[in-house]
Amino acid sequence: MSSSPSPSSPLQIRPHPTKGRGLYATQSFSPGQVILPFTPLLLLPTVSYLNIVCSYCLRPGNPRACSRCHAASYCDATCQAAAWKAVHSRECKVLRQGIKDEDRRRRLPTPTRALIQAVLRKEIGDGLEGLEGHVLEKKAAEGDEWKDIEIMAMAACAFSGKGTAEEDIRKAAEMLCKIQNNSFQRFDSDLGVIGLFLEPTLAMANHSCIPNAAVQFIGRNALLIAENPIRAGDEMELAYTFYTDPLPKRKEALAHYKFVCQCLRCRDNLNVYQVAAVSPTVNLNSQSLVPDVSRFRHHPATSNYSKQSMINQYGESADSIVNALGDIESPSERRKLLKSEYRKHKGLVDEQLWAVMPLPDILFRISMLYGEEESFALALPVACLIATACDPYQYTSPFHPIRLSGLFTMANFLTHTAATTAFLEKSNTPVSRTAVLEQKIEQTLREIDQVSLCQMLLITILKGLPDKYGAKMDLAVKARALLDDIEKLAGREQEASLINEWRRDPNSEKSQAFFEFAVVKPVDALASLGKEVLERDFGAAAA
Ligand SMILES: C[S@@+](CC[C@H](N)C(=O)[O-])C[C@H]1O[C@@H](n2cnc3c(N)ncnc32)[C@H](O)[C@@H]1O
Repeated sequence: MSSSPSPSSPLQIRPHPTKGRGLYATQSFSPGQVILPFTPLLLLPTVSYLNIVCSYCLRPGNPRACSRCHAASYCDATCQAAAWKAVHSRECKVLRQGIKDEDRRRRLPTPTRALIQAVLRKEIGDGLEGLEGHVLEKKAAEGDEWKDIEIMAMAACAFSGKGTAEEDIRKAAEMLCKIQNNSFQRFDSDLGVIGLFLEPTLAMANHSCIPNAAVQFIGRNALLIAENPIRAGDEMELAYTFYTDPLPKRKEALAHYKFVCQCLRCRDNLNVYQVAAVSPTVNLNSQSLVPDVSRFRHHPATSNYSKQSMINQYGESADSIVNALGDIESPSERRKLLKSEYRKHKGLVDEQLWAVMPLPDILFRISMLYGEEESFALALPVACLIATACDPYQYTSPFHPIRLSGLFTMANFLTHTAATTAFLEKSNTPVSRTAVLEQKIEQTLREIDQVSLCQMLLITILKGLPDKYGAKMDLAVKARALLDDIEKLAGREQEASLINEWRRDPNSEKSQAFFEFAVVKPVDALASLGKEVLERDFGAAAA
């Protein structure tokens, strides 16, 4: 393969007894450590994000469209020049010649667009050569899979002007199979899946629903990051799909890769609590929002038969609401749908099985909805519930990006609630005019040093991001900006000194007691109010 890792690389490609080839570590890595950065062979935005992200670096913003084809947008002249040199000079020309209507050009499906780039640029075609595409299986499959591939191949051949003979279409169809089988979804923490990323060495990593590594993106590049402790000789396994989804959904998502996953989660249909209980990263939680690691090891759902069958029962019917919600603009319509979904999963709520999908998704959407409606005193308790009862069981490493992003959501809501509580204290507004639950939340918030809590959450995020590359991540930039604002606040000398001591030596007895007092206890109190908020506004009692 053209881009095989060098002999000094921490990675090696070797045959795997049952999965083709695999990617192996040549040295050890601890959770959260960056294994290697990768630059893409192929990177392009998904069609729905063409006007929102830069077509070269994929950073979200206000990119300007290419004045010739209007089917690519760039954040600045540097990105535009780099893209022009890489592929866009040829792509721009063939798109203008092949599709006269600008709007149709912009709506070209992402795989067709990827294929056009692969046909136009020899380096991309060569890089795809050694990859697995399961061409024969796809040809032989029932249904329209192969027909769709051929149609996209024909379109790409026609638009790229490279010939539409049978042989050209066959080659293009093979390339498309390889693109489909080896691409990553380029994920953005705020927007979701914004593009397609392919790199041939990274594409050698096989799948597991209990992965030991994950891919994160910074601009054009991908970082391979250890999720569990990795030893030299271990196979690197990534999750091709959302690994906490129920088994039937995972099977469906993996079907097009033409294999049946045999990981422990799949083989024994383990639930999220059973996987968390045996995770090698559980102990790292001793200094997290959920420091009692025995709660992971002995969660009732690891042994209680009725809880397990309840989880399986929901798993069989679990549909994702995420897609449906994305299309609904009106907050009141979204609230209606969330209420009905929450009630549908009431069995899980009653058994406190908060980490079972799709409950974490529903809770996340609810907290975002409160945030959008500026009901921060309701959004915050729900975010605290997610950070203590959903995320840690789904993602046991405290450095997992979803855990860190959950902490940022809490910190962000705290900046609003802290300002409101300060205003109420100053103006002495009587709390009696608000509803009983709101009063309780206000009371709890007044008892908490919200600014210190926010500051400590932000410090935890920055400490949890990978060394060297972490500072450039969007989350780091956002967390640092908030932290700088807090550190400028006057009159917090005493708090600042305690926080600095905790920052310097988090393991000392004093620091641990301070963390428990300033972070763990208040977040727990808010999380239990989160359950009351949900019950009142979305549960059976809600109108
Ligand atoms: C992105 S490639 C990974 C590299 C691949 N093993 C190769 O040799 O080219 C994806 C393909 O690898 C194989 N694969 C990945 N994970 C697997 C697993 N857990 N069990 C069996 N096959 C797997 C499947 O053939 C799948 O379509």
